[in-house]
Amino acid sequence: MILVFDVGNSNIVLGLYEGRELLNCWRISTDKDKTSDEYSLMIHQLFHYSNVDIKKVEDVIISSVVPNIMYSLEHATRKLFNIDPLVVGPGIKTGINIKYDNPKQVGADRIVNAVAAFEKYEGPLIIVDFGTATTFCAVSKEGVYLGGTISPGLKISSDALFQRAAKLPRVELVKPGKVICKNTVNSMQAGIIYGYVGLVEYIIKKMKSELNTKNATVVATGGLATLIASETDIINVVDKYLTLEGLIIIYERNKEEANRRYIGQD
Ligand SMILES: Nc1ncnc2c1ncn2[C@@H]1O[C@H](COP(=O)(O)OP(=O)(O)O)[C@@H](O)[C@H]1O
Ligand SMILES: CC(C)(COP(=O)(O)O)[C@@H](O)C(=O)NCCC(=O)O
Ligand SMILES: [K+]
Repeated sequence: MILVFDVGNSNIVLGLYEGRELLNCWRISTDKDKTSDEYSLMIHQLFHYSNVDIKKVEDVIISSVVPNIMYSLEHATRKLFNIDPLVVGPGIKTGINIKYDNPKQVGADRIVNAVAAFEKYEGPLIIVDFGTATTFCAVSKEGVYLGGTISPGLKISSDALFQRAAKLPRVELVKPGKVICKNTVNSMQAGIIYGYVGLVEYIIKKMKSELNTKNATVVATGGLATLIASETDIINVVDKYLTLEGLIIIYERNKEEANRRYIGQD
């Protein structure tokens, strides 16, 4: 079994794969103050709770957009599995050509999503990831990563309203069903969610025009994808496990090197 980690700014998603089959998926919060022992304990408990033998993990691959968590997480995997994890970054074959001014600057999650989306769907593609930030990435018909946009995420946008305006409460991200709202909570929910639908539709429209096509497939992922996708037909597919799948694909493309990384071997 291969264990994959998608480290985002809010959550770490763990996926346990047998070949291309996702057997288990767990979500824990990203906490840069946790030590490697705390992460080890947590992962150990997740395995125990799902009745999975930790010894069955043959290898580990991690993609992260939170650099200062990596020390603890890498140490945790060494302690628990005796494995030096593969980390998506320089030296890893992704099979995707990255057209960014500085390719090292692109968030690993965006590359991993592009790898999975291009393997599963036909290009050109627009990938929208609703995480802490919302990223939009364009992939050409030939599978070249062309770049994209980064917007403040839904949750942090709504948190900013509550933190910065004295009379505005924290609200749950649910749709109020209309935009002429009669109370503060519904007014905020409408402004955030329906306003966000507008943001998504406009960026995708502009991206399609820059791509010179009306036919790009729009794939959405991330914790909050369904909330927005259910309100617009501009999103063609919601693919919940896109990032995890990208990780297992990248693992397969790098496993020869991976086979030599067991601790104690040279
Ligand atoms: N199923 C869900 N329902 C509601 N909120 C969610 C759900 N999953 C994640 N979230 C929230 O959405 C935001 C983005 O989550 P996530 O996609 O995990 O982000 P990241 O990849 O940046 O860690 C976070 O604030 C998270 O708490
Ligand atoms: C844009 C992001 C913050 C999104 O991260 P997430 O919302 O998944 O936590 C991340 O991909 C990142 O830090 N990217 C680096 C900058 C770039 O992609 O250009
Ligand atoms: K993410």
